[in-house]
Amino acid sequence: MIKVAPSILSANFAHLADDIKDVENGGADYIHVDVMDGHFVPNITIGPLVVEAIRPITKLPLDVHLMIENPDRYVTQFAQAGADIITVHVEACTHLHRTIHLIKEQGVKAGVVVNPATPVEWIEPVLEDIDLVLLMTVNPGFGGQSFIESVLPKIERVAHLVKTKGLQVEIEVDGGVNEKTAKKCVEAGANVLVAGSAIYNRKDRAQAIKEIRGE
Ligand SMILES: O=C(CO)[C@H](O)[C@H](O)COP(=O)(O)O
Ligand SMILES: [Co+2]
Repeated sequence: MIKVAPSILSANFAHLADDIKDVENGGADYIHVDVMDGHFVPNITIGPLVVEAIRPITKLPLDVHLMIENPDRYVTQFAQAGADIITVHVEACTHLHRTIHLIKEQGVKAGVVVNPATPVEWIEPVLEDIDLVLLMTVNPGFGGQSFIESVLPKIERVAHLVKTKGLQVEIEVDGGVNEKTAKKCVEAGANVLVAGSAIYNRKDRAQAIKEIRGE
């Protein structure tokens, strides 16, 4: 089953509750929350306060993508704020195994994110420990960028590893996902599609979600 995770980075922050309900009613599976610190990535976005504020307004799992340095410092705060999935960048974690277990100790699903120029071999040693792999298909930091095609073989590689090891690990993609690039990601083995601008820049979000899911 293909899941769609609208990224609220492209929502109207003055009407965030309405924009979240709109995609929930439109068939979204997760709400993707992009947390940026101005250090790991050049942009600054939102923190645990916003996660706490949106928690009661949706039943959907909150998929919190931490684009921050030293994520260990903030994992507990995001979990307590209501995150259901917390993903950390492999490039930001000196002790990745420890960070993953810190997330799981909070009762939250743990995922690891891989930038376009980072080899997927970096996450192979922890594949058995995680619930989700997130492959970036843009360089993180901003919404509305173009899909990087060279990530497709990396999706295939992760899908192959997950299958051969017999794991229940979700494979998520994030960045430049629209109905055309979504199809390529699914063919390569992805099952969770994050999309910000391709959903929120459309009037009919339900239709956008359907098209991305390939329906
Ligand atoms: O993590 C992200 C950027 O770092 C966002 O989730 C992503 O860019 C979504 O936006 P779009 O679908 O418009 O590319
Ligand atoms: Co993201």
